[in-house]
Amino acid sequence: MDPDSNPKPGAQPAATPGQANTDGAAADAASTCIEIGDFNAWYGDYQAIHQLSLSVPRNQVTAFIGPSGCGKSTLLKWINRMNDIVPNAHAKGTLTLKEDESGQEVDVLSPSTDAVALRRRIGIVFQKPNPFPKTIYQNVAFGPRLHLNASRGEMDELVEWALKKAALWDEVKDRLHQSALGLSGGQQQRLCIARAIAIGPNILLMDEPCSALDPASTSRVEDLIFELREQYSIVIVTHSMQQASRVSDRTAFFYQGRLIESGATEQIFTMPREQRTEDYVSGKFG
Ligand SMILES: Nc1ncnc2c1ncn2[C@@H]1O[C@H](COP(=O)(O)OP(=O)(O)OP(=O)(O)O)[C@@H](O)[C@H]1O
Repeated sequence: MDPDSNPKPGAQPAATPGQANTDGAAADAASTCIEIGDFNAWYGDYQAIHQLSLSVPRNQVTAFIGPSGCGKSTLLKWINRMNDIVPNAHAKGTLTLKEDESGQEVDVLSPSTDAVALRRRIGIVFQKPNPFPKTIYQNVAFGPRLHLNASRGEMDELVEWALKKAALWDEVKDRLHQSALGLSGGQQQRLCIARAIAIGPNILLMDEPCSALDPASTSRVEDLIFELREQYSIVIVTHSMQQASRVSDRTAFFYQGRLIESGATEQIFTMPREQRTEDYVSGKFG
């Protein structure tokens, strides 16, 4: 299967790499993939996120930046309802998945929303590569086997497609049935990306995906993120200002559970509106 083809239903037209949105305007409704409004989140009595509103644009990379403990991962986890399994975690406000241009919306926080179905649309990649202790092939085929009734040949094609998409195929095509744990850290992280995209999400959430990787592997994953945004809307949490400026189109700066400002990445890094943003991106605190 051609790695540039997209087997997902509701695929979006490709954005041209390099055409970052630098106009500083908020994403308009048609190009928004997730709309967050007056969002508040708690762990027990502790409020981790306060009154946060943000439009996450479609087919772009949005970076969440801010000092440790400011709520970046909490928001990411609410976007695909991972906090469902955290005792005492609760949230209020609106979190709407815009789904596709046909306008079908999903109320992420609604108890009637099926979290498993939601996670098919919103993949997540974590800080530490976490392949299953299975073969490379089985890692990628795991999700599709649960959700799709694919023949052996179709599954082979899907596994090849996802590994090509994650820029890993050439390195693993001769060892597909060997353990994924034998891969390097950078290869394991690309395998986790292949595993996430194999179930056909529209959105990819990445929580510090390069923090456990060496510079060469980081560079490969960053290149991959840049390419993947042609077909996916990507949110990346990162502590690296350089990484945010290299890979993202838009940046949102969080501080003490609040969104301080968001905008085109170039604007946030060169002409932030808020003093706290300027202090953070220039390294005065963090
Ligand atoms: N499971 C949990 N139970 C209780 N408090 C939590 C839990 N997870 C996070 N918190 C608290 O919520 C706040 C926000 O945490 P969160 O992990 O979202 O921050 P972050 O910005 O992602 O931090 P980092 O950059 O260090 O990963 C922190 O004060 C944290 O201690």
